Amino acid sequence: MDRLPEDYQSQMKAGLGGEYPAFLKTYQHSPHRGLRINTLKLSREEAMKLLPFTLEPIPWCPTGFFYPHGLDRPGKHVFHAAGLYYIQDPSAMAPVEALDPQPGEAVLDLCAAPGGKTTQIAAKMDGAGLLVANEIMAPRRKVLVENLERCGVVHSIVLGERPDRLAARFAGFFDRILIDAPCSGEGMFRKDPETAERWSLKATEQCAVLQGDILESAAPMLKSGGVLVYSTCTFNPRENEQVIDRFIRDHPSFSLETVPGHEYYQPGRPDWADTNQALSVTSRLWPHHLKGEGHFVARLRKAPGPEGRRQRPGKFPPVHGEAMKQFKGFVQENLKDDPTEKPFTLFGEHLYQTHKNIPPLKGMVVERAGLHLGQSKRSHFVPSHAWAMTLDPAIVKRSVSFDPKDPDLHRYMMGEAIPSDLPKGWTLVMVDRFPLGWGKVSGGLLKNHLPKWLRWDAHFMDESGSSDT
Ligand SMILES: C[S@@+](CC[C@H](N)C(=O)[O-])C[C@H]1O[C@@H](n2cnc3c(N)ncnc32)[C@H](O)[C@@H]1O
Repeated sequence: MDRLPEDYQSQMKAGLGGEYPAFLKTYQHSPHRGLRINTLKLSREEAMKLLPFTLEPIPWCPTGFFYPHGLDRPGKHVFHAAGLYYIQDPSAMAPVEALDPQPGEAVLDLCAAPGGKTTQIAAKMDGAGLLVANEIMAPRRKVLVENLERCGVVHSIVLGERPDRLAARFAGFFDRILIDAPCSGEGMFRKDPETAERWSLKATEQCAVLQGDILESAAPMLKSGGVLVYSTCTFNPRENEQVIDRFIRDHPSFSLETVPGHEYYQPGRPDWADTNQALSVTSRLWPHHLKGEGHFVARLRKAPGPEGRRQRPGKFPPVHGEAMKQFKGFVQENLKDDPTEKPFTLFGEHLYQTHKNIPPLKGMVVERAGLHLGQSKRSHFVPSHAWAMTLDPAIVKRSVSFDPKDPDLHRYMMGEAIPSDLPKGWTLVMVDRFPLGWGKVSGGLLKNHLPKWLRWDAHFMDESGSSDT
């Protein structure tokens, strides 16, 4: 790290006092690297046996592990493409542990891209309930969708809305809400020095206003008795303790609860926000106290009480008979069992398995209405990559599983066709029995149906690359 902004240094020095030298010293070291096992695909124990990396458990996240970046490159391994894990800053694993989402609940991840925390929530929900992932920035939303697909998430919808517009539709709807707020990113300086170049006191002030507005919009979307977690990857009290202090003063129905895992972290600092002692149960993850880049986490509960008026469930566009016929034909020809569940909806040519009891989404930015099953073309159905990534190999009629080191697998990942004597038709391509995508056998070739943007290229294969994805 070449240079830290001077105002930032003065602020940290004043706030941390005697701890400042230890904090400053962390900038001389490289970031700690972590990955989190995707338990939608395999258990922690299975992962520990299978993954060829040196893994050290992360104390505050049961599915999280440190790995040595100098030795291992899990972001470049084919198991990453298979969604067996998500590469994540170890401290960024804390907010979802604090949220503690449960299967069957309705959960909102309000600021979701690129999806580290969304995929962590999805794993904890284990495919049951509804996960609404919202991301306002379109290019970031695409990455969010890719990550949800890679991790085989079935029960989510992806929206791209302003929080206040969501609030108008989802009043009293969610059991849990995560606000991993846009922030000045002081905890990113080591990993991404450009964040330090963009930093200014004015920017932290602007972030604090935006964070207050986002919290304001989230509050009415939470059910009475529900849990809201607010987190940032910045150290600035203006964006952390002071935002929460203001929010709980303005919203007496919300109270702070001790962050689960608090024992691994340092407490929030009441002295940085009008000495409001309630803030001592918030958590700070400091890079000079643990192996992570840094986070702030607050867990709030809305008091039990009468529920306000909720929107009636909306109706999704129906699926016309021809599209349904094509889809059923595909299922019959290629699967031993139909894993899909109603309701379905059709957006243009695209068929989705969606969810019951969702408020009307008309007029909203809907990036994914549920699990994308595929495209209904004029005469046939083309299955989606997203669906392939969720399929149980046992129900697929034709599949091929490669060893991670098989050169043919690498050719598949590069987008090439592979000579094959398999029977003709759609074929699920796998590594070690974990789906990677579709291929289609015809004329002695397994033709490649891996989406173009997921294919490996020479640049990706160059092991001298300095960072994981
Ligand atoms: C800290 S990042 C989220 C990281 C994500 N939770 C994860 O773990 O991968 C904050 C996100 O908030 C989004 N954002 C920016 N402005 C916003 C706004 N006004 N309302 C809601 N989200 C916003 C950003 O685009 C960004 O993706």
